[in-house]
Amino acid sequence: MKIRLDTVVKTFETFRAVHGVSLDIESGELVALLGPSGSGKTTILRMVAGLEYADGGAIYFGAENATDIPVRDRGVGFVFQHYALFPHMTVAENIAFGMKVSKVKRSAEAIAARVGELLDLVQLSGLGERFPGQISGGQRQRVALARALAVDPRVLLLDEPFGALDANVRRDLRRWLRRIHDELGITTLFVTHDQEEALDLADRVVILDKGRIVQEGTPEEVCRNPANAFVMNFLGDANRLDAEIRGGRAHVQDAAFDAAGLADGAGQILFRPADVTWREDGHGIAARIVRVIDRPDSRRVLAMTADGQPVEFDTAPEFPHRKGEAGFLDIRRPRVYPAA
Ligand SMILES: Nc1ncnc2c1ncn2[C@@H]1O[C@H](COP(=O)(O)OP(=O)(O)OP(=O)(O)O)[C@@H](O)[C@H]1O
Repeated sequence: MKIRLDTVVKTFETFRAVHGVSLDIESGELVALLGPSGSGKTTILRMVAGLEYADGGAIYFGAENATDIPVRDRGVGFVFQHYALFPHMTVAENIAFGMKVSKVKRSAEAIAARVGELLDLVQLSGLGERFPGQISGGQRQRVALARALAVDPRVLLLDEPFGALDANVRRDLRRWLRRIHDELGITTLFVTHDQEEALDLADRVVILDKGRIVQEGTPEEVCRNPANAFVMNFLGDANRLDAEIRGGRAHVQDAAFDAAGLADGAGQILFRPADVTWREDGHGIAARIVRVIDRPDSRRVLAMTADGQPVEFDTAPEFPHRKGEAGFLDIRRPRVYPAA
């Protein structure tokens, strides 16, 4: 089922949470809505679900305007971070619940068979008779997904489904979710504020800031070509240095970087901590080491440029330089933007 948002607007009293968002989600695609807290992700998801009304624009399910489709007829499955399972029902009963209350009547045998299939799919066979209190948080979210899938949704909406779980469990679950998506091919919209999760899971990432889409693209596109400083910062650790743009070059001290197409004036360069080499031959931006932090597989170096701007970079664990030493920062893959 293809979903299309056409200049969707949502205002809560006087506060505009979503400003004219347009977005196509192709049939079978897994799209992540990624943005900081308050950027409007959940509001967009709730509008797609029909739990919230847009007060401008329209949402289409295929060719049909979804405004006219009541929530229960949208064929939408949800998993929310806090969408708790019914604690007094077993895992199997939780999964069966939607099928029992559905308009589509199924026999008890058909429901039991479907529950068995879903337990297999979410790799929880054998746990059907447990209660939610007797399984782990990660297992509970897998049950929540099985429950959402039980009624054969046309669209799956996931709002930070792994948000409450610890990092290792999250990583396992997102790999697992991606496998399930590849198997079932249900059009899926996934909300997260975790960039790694979005990049790991999604076919396409839609980055939101203050109720607007600031960039959308494949993980490769948004990582390799961030549209602005906000996206560059949001997607990962980034250093930022003031620069002056003159004649298509961005100047920082004696170093200059390509800034083709940008107007002369105040600018900024952003770059990742992995894209810096420490040199002693005068090539790059003059700096001094302030601190060296050891990590299991690398060293993080905190430096200060000669004009007092902080820079952090990553080196091999064997990096021999120490606090107080002077040298030069040789920067690869800098992104140049106009000053904010
Ligand atoms: N029912 C409501 N009434 C008033 N304001 C609301 C309501 N729901 C959301 N908002 C506001 O709309 C903005 C967007 O909220 P939303 O929950 O969509 O953001 P989000 O990106 O999902 O954030 P988070 O990651 O924190 O869940 C926020 O500023 C929020 O305070």
